[in-house]
Amino acid sequence: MKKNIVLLPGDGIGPEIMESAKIVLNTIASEYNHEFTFHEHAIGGNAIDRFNNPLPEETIHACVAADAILLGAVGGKKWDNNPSHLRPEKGLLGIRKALGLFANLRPIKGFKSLLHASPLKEEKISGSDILIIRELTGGLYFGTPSERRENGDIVVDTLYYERHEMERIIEKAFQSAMQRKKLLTSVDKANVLESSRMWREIVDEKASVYPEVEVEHLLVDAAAMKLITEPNHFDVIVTENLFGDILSDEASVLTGSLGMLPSASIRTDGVGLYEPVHGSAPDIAGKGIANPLGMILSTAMMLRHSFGLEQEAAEIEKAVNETLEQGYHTADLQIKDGKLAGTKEITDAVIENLTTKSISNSICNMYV
Ligand SMILES: NC(=O)C1=CN([C@@H]2O[C@H](COP(=O)(O)OP(=O)(O)OC[C@H]3O[C@@H](n4cnc5c(N)ncnc54)[C@H](O)[C@@H]3O)[C@@H](O)[C@H]2O)C=CC1
Ligand SMILES: CC(C)CC(=O)C(=O)O
Ligand SMILES: [Mg+2]
Repeated sequence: MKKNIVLLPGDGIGPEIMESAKIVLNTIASEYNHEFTFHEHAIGGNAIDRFNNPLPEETIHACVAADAILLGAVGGKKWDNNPSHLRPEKGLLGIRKALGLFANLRPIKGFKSLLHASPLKEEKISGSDILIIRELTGGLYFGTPSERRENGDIVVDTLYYERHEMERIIEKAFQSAMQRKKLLTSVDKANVLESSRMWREIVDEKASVYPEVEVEHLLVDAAAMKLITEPNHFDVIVTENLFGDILSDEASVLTGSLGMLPSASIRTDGVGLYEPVHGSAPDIAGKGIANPLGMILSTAMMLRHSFGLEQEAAEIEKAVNETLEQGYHTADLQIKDGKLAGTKEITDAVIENLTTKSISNSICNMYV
């Protein structure tokens, strides 16, 4: 299979973990006889430095023409306080919007060998398997106006949604629930927000179309608590942009580290963008210690969702599982025993497991 993949490494640890993704994909290409061509483009802070634009036209054109896109992460202190049109997030938010990537799928599924890496009790998180579906191109992050007024003493952000934007993400969530355990938790703040009241209405309307799906509504504050106290309760969670952003970072605690989480930013059809859930981690950038597994697992999501390469995706997930079972872990996992590894060492271990075709032939039952 021939595929043109655009790489947007971004800032901070972005380029470090993108290197790991590239090595993994090259290995898959040679093992399975695929031809993956990579084209690297600028986005975020480095794009501001080079082109005075966090999202150059050239990057948008390349993404539109790509078969799939991989993104590392953007941002850092140097750029975070720039005027809003230059903020690197505009680059990331901009590309999501430009490509119409309204659905962000964030699977929260821990590996067995990392159960003890979570600060939560093992018996509580064991077996938890959650798919957070976050609306990605609307809400507070995109609403206008978003500005300071009265000499900077008044601030305005706007939470704006159109019905069709809610309908399409909620529809996607019902479809996902149908393929899973058929429990859909809709998270909102309907006791306060008008937007949440419309959200709830739409969820209830759609529920009649999917009678097999059990639907529950949770207010976001209670949902945040229940994610930690009763993670096994959940199957699919659907929520708007801001809530989904926050809840998914919180849920990463179940897996041992934010560095473990992959995601897919997709639309109903057309190009998808695959990105770890975390940011550019400026505090560890350049040290060679970043956890590349969220990025590597994002490549597996890309192979599965954009190219239909289920077996190749499963091989990557299995190789990650074996690497962890062999005791390799990066510093963020805060594990005392085992083999403390940097980005390169743990990537090498994944590659070794990919190419030796499994020491144990058992299918990774946590991530396949
Ligand atoms: N998708 C993106 O590009 C995102 C970008 N950002 C941007 O990233 C910058 C830093 O934001 P933060 O709030 O610090 O969030 P962050 O997610 O970059 O980091 C939070 C904490 O998690 C750690 N961490 C994150 N990913 C890791 C990995 N792969 N391996 C090991 N440790 C990891 C970091 O070292 C830090 O201690 C900001 O400029 C922010 O705007 C934040 C979130 C998402
Ligand atoms: C610019 C932010 C919305 C990025 C972020 O935190 C995310 O997408 O998870
Ligand atoms: Mg986030």
